[in-house]
Order: sequence, then C-alpha cells, then structure tokens
Amino acid sequence: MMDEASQTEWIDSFDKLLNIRPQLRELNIIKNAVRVSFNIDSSVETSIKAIEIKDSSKAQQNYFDSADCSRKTYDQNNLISTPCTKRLASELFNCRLSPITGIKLEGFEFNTTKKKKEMESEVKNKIRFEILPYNVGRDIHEINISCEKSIVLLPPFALQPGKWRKSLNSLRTSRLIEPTINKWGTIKARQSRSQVNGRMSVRLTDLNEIDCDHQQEVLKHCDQFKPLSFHATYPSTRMTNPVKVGEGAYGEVFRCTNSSNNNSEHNVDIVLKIIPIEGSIEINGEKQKTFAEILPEIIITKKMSSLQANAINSTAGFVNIHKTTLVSGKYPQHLVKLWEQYDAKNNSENEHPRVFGDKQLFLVLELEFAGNDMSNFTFTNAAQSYFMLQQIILTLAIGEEECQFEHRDLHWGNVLIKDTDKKDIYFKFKNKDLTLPSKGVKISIIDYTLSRITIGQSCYFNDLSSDEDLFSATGDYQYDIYRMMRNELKNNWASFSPKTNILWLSYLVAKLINGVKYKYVNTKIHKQHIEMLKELQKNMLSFDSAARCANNMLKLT
Ligand SMILES: Nc1ncnc2c1ncn2[C@@H]1O[C@H](COP(=O)(O)OP(=O)(O)OP(=O)(O)O)[C@@H](O)[C@H]1O
Repeated sequence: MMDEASQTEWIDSFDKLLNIRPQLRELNIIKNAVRVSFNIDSSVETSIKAIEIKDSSKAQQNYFDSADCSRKTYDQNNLISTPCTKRLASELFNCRLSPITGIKLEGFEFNTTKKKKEMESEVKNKIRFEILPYNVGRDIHEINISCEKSIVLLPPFALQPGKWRKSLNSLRTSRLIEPTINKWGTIKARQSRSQVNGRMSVRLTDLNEIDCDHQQEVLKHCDQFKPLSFHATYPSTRMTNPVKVGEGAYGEVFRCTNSSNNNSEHNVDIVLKIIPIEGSIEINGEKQKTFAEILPEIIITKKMSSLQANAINSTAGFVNIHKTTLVSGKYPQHLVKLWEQYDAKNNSENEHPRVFGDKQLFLVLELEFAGNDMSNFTFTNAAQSYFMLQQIILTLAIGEEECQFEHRDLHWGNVLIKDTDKKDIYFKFKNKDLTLPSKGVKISIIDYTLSRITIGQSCYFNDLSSDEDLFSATGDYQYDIYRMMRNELKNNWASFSPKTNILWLSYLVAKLINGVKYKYVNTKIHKQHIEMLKELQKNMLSFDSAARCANNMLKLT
C-alpha cells in the first residue's frame, strides 16, 4: 500500500489540518492506494473512509456489516498508523464518544474488562459501514481502496467562529474522499465540494430557472459590451495608498483611495473585491463561480445597496456598491505585490495570484470601504454596541419589508463597523422617518452568498438542503444557527421566513454580551447596557421577524 506515496504524505490527516493551506490542498485524493488511519486521536474522524464491497448486490444498501466487505492483508510494518484491531483491543479507546467531537462511534461500545480476544471479535462484528449519500462532487477520481477495516462517519467538527467557508473546504479536502459505489459494486472516491455555489434563481410563478444569457446579463450590470483589460482598468496610478485588507473563499479585497478624477477633495475610500470567474482551475479549494453563479451576487449587492436611496424603505446599512467591472488578463503586478505583503504579515490562506493565466476573467466589485468586522472592532462600551445593534435590527427589518430579505449568514465577520462623526443615522421604515443615535459608529452588512431575496417575480436563494457538512459543524453558537435555520425553513431554502434574521440577531446579541472587545468595562453606562442587552437576549427569540423586533424596540405602531 505504501509504494505509491512517500512517507511524508502519510501524515495523519488531522495533523495535516494543522499544516499550512497549500499543503492541505494537495492532499492525496488521486492516489492509488490509501491508508486508513487508526491512531488513538481524532484521526478516526478525519481519516480516509474506505471499504471494498465483496458482494455487488449489496451495493445499493446503506449499511454493510463487516462480512460484506473484503479484507485485504497488508504489511503492517509499512504502516504508520496503529492497525484497527490492535487499537480497538487496547484500553486506550474505551469510549463510545469521540474525545474531540463527542460523536457516537459505532463499534466502540466494548467492555474493557472482557478478554482481549473476545473484545476483538465482538468489535469486528459490531462495526458498521455506512455509505453516505453524497452527490455534490463534480470530479470523480477512481481509486482502488483496500483496507483491513474502516468506518465511514459524517462527523461533527469544530470550526472557528466567523468565516467558515475556507475552513470547511479544508476539512472537506482533508477527508479526501467519500466513497460511492458504481454499478459494478466497486468503490469510487468523490472529492466533496462546497454546496455554496448552488445558488438558485427561480421565478416565483413557475419555479423554473431563469432563462437568460448570464454573460450578457453580467456585462449589462457592468455597463460594458466586453471584458476590459485588467491592468489597464486598475493601474497603480488609479489607486492611491492601496493595501490588501481581506480575503474570502471567493476573492481578494484591496482597499485604496479612488483618485481617478485627480481631485483630492472627492477622493473616495473604496475596496475592490476581485473574484475570479469562469476559469477551469480551482481557487482556494473552490470551483470558480460561473456567470450564472456570480449574477445573483451582483443583483443582490446592487439591490441592497440601492436601499440607501429608496423612497419607502431606506437604509445605508447594506454595503454601498459603486460599480462592477468585468476584466480579463494577468493579475496586475502591483496587486500581486500587495498580495505578497499581506501574505508575509498575515499568512494568507488563499492561493497566490500567480496561478491565474493571462486569459482569466475577474469580476471586480467596487464597494465603499466599510471598516473593520465586528470580531476585530473595539467598542467604547456597551452603550455603543447596543445602539449599533439597533442599526442592524432596523436595517434587516427594512430589507425584509422591501424585498423579503434574509441574510442567512450574519456572523460577526459579516458586520463591518466604522467610526463616523455623524451624530445620527437615518432610516425610512414603511414610509416613516426614523433616526438612531450613531454613538460614533456606522454598520454595513456584507456577504450575501447565502442570502435570500425576492426581486420582482424572481427569488434568489442558496439551496443548502443537502450540505450536511455545514449542519454538522460545531465550535460556536454560530454553527447552531445554521441548524436552527434549517429547522425553521423545514429545509425549504426558497421560502421566506424572516425568523432566520431573528436567529442571527440572537447570535449577535450573545456576541455583544460575551465575545466582542470593549475599551471601558468598569463604567456604570457599560454595565447598564450589558443588562439591556441581556434583557433583549431573553426576548429575542420570541420575535418572528426583524421587523417585529424593530417595532417593539422602537415602540412603533
Ligand atoms: N466593503 C468592505 N469594506 C471593508 N472591508 C471589506 C469590505 N468587503 C469585504 N471586506 C473585507 O474582506 C473580507 C472578505 O470579504 P467577503 O466576506 O465579501 O468575501 P467572500 O469571498 O464572500 O468571503 P467568504 O469566505 O465568506 O465567502 C471581509 O471579511 C472583510 O474583512
């Protein structure tokens, strides 16, 4: 089994998670033979799951027992991991619950007082092989897998709070394969993919996919007839004080002052979110978005941004977009340099832009610079955060009222906050003018990848109904919210249920009480507002929409 790969490639898959991202991406999904890891650590949950089914007539079953599966002998001296039988017989794993995730481990319920031999045979019989119903992969790599024994689990795993997409991709990649069975009953390995590209657009009337030329639609939104040259459109001379400020699974974000008209009084602080599209190479563990997949992103961002000037319902709480541009060509050298500077300082998780060829297409979203995200922001005190939360509530309420908007991924990385010297923030809710004290901050909501919205006869949403991975994640209250949303929506992601906004608000209040940074915590005003936040937290889940919550909070009739 070991001759296809060098020893270093057999590092435990859990350990690989600790390695830097480029190596994670090169995990051995197309190797000819795979080791099953059975170390006495969490690797039982992250290691390769592979079996060989002897009887092809059983191939359609969901469960197999060990008798159905072939057992190939292997040279144990070549293996790094402890073989299954040896480990199971030890007392070191005397637990049916994983020490890491608490998942129930089938077959580990033996009693340590039993004799070693009895235990081994009991365990052999009890181990259950589960074939998971994955159907998301686009690339299928056929591999020959053989192993003594393995367990296929869909483990809950801990993710860091905040941005989860890249971590989830890394975990998916590190799991390497999920077995599927072809018509001859042999195993094929599928490389799992993110589901978040599964953006759906449906007409509400007939639920058919919108029939349009997506490339033309994107060009229309960009006011272009064809893609422009990347380096000619964004030369270094057009970008004053440029710096890379952030990155996501889909793009790089650079901040600069837009000095195109050479009038320093009219300089605007903008960010460029640069998203590669339509290319065949994978970026940051994801397939590149297509025109069809990027189009809803543009439409939703523009729609939400336009609410700042809307007649009946208006808010500047959704990030302001100036323009979108479709460019093609090699990544400009001055942006590559900024990318490298960011990487040197922050250890980027994204791929170096050198991977892009000279025909690569990029969609560039020019957004207003909206500050730091909530997880990196230091509030003066809880009075400031309390009123900041009111801005979020009212903004969501206006989104619901205007276009049945649900954000569906409003973790603290997607709320940006910047200082303002304006005393008040203005809103219009159901044609009523409302003013909130800014307390020195203004919020902007970003990232509509999972959002749901109705515009005219069309509804845009992301169908997460089969993204088991996201619903298995743990590590923060944030990951409970995805499960709570699924319950609330009864897994029908097209439907409008503003309660999902309430779920995210309940998460945000929790973060404000116990999570964000405060400068002055020993003041009376801080303590008072922490109590007010706690009171709000008690009541939050009793509302069924942000609109109801806003009505109650602002005593609107
Ligand atoms: N308008 C903005 N102003 C300031 N910073 C921004 C702005 N938009 C994005 N950023 C920064 O860039 C980061 C990535 O942006 P964004 O969340 O839009 O990317 P993404 O690719 O959609 O991320 P994800 O991995 O969640 O898919 C944000 O976390 C934020 O730090």
